[in-house]
Amino acid sequence: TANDAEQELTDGFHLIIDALKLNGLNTIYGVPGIPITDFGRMAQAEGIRVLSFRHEQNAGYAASIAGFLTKKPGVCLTVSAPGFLNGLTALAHATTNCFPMILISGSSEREIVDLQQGDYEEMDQLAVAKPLCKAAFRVLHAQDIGIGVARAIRAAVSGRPGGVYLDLPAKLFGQVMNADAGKKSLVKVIDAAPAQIPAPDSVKRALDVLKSAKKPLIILGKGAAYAQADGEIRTLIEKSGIPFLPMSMAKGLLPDTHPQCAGAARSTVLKDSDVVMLIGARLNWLLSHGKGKTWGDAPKKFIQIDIEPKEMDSNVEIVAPVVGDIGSCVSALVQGMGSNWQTPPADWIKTVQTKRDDNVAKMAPRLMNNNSPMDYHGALGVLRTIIKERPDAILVNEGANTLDLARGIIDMYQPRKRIDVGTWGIMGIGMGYSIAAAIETGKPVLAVEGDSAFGFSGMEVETICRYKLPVCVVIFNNDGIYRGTDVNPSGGSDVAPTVFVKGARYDKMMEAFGGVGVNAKTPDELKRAVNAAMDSGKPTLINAVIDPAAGSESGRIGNLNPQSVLKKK
Ligand SMILES: Cc1ncc(Cc2csc(CCOP(=O)(O)OP(=O)(O)O)c2C)c(N)n1
Ligand SMILES: [Mg+2]
Repeated sequence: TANDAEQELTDGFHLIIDALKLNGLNTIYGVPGIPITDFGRMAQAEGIRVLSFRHEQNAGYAASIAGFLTKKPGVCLTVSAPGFLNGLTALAHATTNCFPMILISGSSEREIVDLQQGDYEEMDQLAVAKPLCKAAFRVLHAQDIGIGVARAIRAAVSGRPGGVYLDLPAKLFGQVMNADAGKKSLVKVIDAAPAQIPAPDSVKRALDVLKSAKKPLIILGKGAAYAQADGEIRTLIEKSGIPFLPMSMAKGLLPDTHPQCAGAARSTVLKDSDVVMLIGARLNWLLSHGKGKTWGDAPKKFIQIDIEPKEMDSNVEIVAPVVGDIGSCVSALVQGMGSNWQTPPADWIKTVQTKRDDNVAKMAPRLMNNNSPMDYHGALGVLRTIIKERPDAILVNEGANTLDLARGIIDMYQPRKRIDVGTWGIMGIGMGYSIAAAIETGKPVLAVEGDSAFGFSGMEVETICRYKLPVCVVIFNNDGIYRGTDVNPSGGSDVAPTVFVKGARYDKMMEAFGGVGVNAKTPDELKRAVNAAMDSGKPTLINAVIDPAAGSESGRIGNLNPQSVLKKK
């Protein structure tokens, strides 16, 4: 009866769960503990997938890449203070990479925090989070939960996506209110990431500049991959006939084997192009800030497509800024190109294709190396073939040599299949990304990990086994960071700071939790083990033995290391 409905109650626990479900957020990545353990149990009981990790940082990385892959904010749930701080690295990473993510942390009551009275895991989390994320909100009253969750979702996905912190003090969960009023307080977010249409004259200006080019280049950034405007982007590239250079996580938007792909001719196209159109790519350190020897000394004009107006002129002058969401901008450009677009001069196309084919040919024999212990090229040659045969698989990649060489050697064929260290070049994303990629897409995951990189999140192999995920981890074990051969110059008993236990057997870790462990000493053993893993879908860890002398310091970015000009003592 109406009277019963009047009396029926709901509470904070249920309102948060209802708000998440109402907005299609059905997965939570987290670590249980006071004050959110029961919340996790209740969310699972209500049909939300609640994945428990061994460290909040990995749960946070999982949530961040879930956002990139789905365009819905990934949700990470942690306890107060230390758990929150562990998740905060991932929230800052999401914000830096423009991935939509919400970090939900339990927290202490305001009255205790503000008087600094020493609560259990006390910290002013909202204040700590604010400078490191896109937006941060705290909810004190149950009737505000609907609005709080709605604001967090909209802030995470609208405009330039990013990380949002949602602070939930412990007492909020137990607060009760009338069920009917509670239901009415919930908000289903309408059009959370509205299309942002570019100004027609900005499109015209961009096309005029592009038309004037003799040596145009299009650079696709991970923003272009995130946009899920794959068809429009393919049309723009193929209709324009312009060579394209995909940044790491944009690989596969068009296949790396596409005739217009200039990935293998990167240095030539950056140096010799005269007009560069950036699509969802920022001119940051990954593109040498658009200046210096990488870009040659011929004058260049930059066109930039980005949803963030403040990105323009960040590093060099942008002569044709196009501000809007990438799908809308690319569609407007294609429309504006009309039906008689002039493709670039044949000699430019030929220059790029010749350079590319030469570089691919030069690399080919090294990929056949059958050495044992393996070198990077021999091992990566095997994985290159496997990804070509299994284009559906998602490739997770981190390390230094393991990352830089894999990026250039393993071709990608589909969008959003390569997920890696991103803008910060952060180590530790491996297992969190692998778990989220498997959960969000249901596809098999191949994680290609440096042995150091793996160490940052290695304990999550238990999580992978616990949820029986189709993840095959290949560790390039060269006994250390960059190499395994450094020695302690002092002659002391400590090993050098960059070397690990010689001949470590990481495969035994996976066996410890019921997964499949393989020690692979040759490319052939590696090939058999990876194919078996991809066929079986069983959690597998392959310890690929790599020559400890094979790597170089910091992979391809050794030049960023400060050097001492003083003579070594
Ligand atoms: C959170 C964080 N801490 C440290 C570092 C610095 C670093 C960059 S690359 C790397 C590991 C390289 O060794 P690995 O064995 O993975 O690869 P390989 O070259 O094939 O031997 C470290 C520690 C970064 N980037 N992020
Ligand atoms: Mg290593």
